[in-house]
Amino acid sequence: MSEIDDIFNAAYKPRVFKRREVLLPDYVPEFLPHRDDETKRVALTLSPALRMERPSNIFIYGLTGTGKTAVTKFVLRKLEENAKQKGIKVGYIYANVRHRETPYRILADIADYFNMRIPFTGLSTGEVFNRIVKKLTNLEGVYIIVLDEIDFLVKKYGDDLLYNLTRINEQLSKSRVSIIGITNSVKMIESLDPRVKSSLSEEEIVFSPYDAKQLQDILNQRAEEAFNERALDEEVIPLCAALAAREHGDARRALDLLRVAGEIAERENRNVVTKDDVMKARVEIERDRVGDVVKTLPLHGKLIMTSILLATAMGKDYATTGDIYDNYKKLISKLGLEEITLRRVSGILSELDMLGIISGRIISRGRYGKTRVISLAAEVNAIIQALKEDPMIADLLNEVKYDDNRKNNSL
Ligand SMILES: Nc1ncnc2c1ncn2[C@@H]1O[C@H](COP(=O)(O)OP(=O)(O)OP(=O)(O)O)[C@@H](O)[C@H]1O
Repeated sequence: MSEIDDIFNAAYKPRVFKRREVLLPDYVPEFLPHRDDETKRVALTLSPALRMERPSNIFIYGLTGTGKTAVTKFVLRKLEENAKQKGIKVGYIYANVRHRETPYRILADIADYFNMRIPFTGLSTGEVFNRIVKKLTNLEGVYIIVLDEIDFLVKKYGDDLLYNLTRINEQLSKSRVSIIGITNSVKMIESLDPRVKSSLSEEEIVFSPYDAKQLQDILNQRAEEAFNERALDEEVIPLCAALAAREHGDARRALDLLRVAGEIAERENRNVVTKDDVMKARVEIERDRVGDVVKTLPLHGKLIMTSILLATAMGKDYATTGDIYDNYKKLISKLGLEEITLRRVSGILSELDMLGIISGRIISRGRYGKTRVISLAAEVNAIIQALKEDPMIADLLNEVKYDDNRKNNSL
């Protein structure tokens, strides 16, 4: 039988998985362990909708994988069910701002919910907004708009859309609109216009990270639905939980580790997932994460990443921003390109820092004063592999002798 047939047969009859999809990030379970208080607070805040009153806007923040999206969607589904039973018109629109990218697309999603036809391009954002307002003036009901990962919107486009949405009720008579803003960046909140900040934060809910024990409970509950009986070695769940607890208590990371470990066992035609599979999963996930970030960098981002590799090659712990900029200028002149400003370079460095690929800190150099230094925060080989997919960068990288195993354990 061909290898392809083997793959399809394995997909048809999985060995370890009963329902793999239960481990995917967008699956919302019927019960969310250790999020009782947060679930109740969101439910309580939204409950006036059942009396046709406008619920307070909610601002939810917490680190990644702390259940913000899961809790919000869970409560909204219940709210919608309850409203339906009572014959009250309550609806919600969920937009992941990172995926929808522009204010226009976010508004188009909202318009879509109200069955309005909005062309893919061609109208101004203001025009789409006005059409939504017009539509809503003729409707009854309470509508809750969830804007997830709003930091991506605010960073790129400012807070105009948030401002307009939080003011929308002033133009409506029969319908009411509430906003739920979700973010994992506390820094972003500081950058908001104070008026937007105060209207969004009528209710503020902070989601704290999970500890290893809590992550184990979450994994146990999901594993029961996702895996066949006795498909997991005893140490598998505690290990996934312990690794993810070190990564700021991220349930998404814990579930990813468990799912990828299962996929590795499945690929190797085994009936049991082991601790080794979890360790391999950790390397695979890290490689994918770094790969996704690095491959999508603009050319100058890749050149800066290459400059960092050059500056930290041969086991150096860190490089100064000056060294990095010097290397970058050499690469640019070699390629005959025009350099970007130091300010743009700093911007790219901050972005890479935020994405966890590098880590910057200020050190004191005695009488030379203070300087910003950069070290790698992700696995070197994963970075090199991703960069090499760009032929222009691959040529440059052939000159880097990177001999560093320490970063391979950076998780
Ligand atoms: N208490 C919980 N019980 C069960 N599953 C959970 C719990 N908290 C989070 N999860 C699961 O972990 C994953 C990540 O959760 P979620 O997407 O809600 O995190 P988030 O805080 O919104 O993260 P991000 O800021 O990265 O979007 C999802 O699969 C979710 O179902």
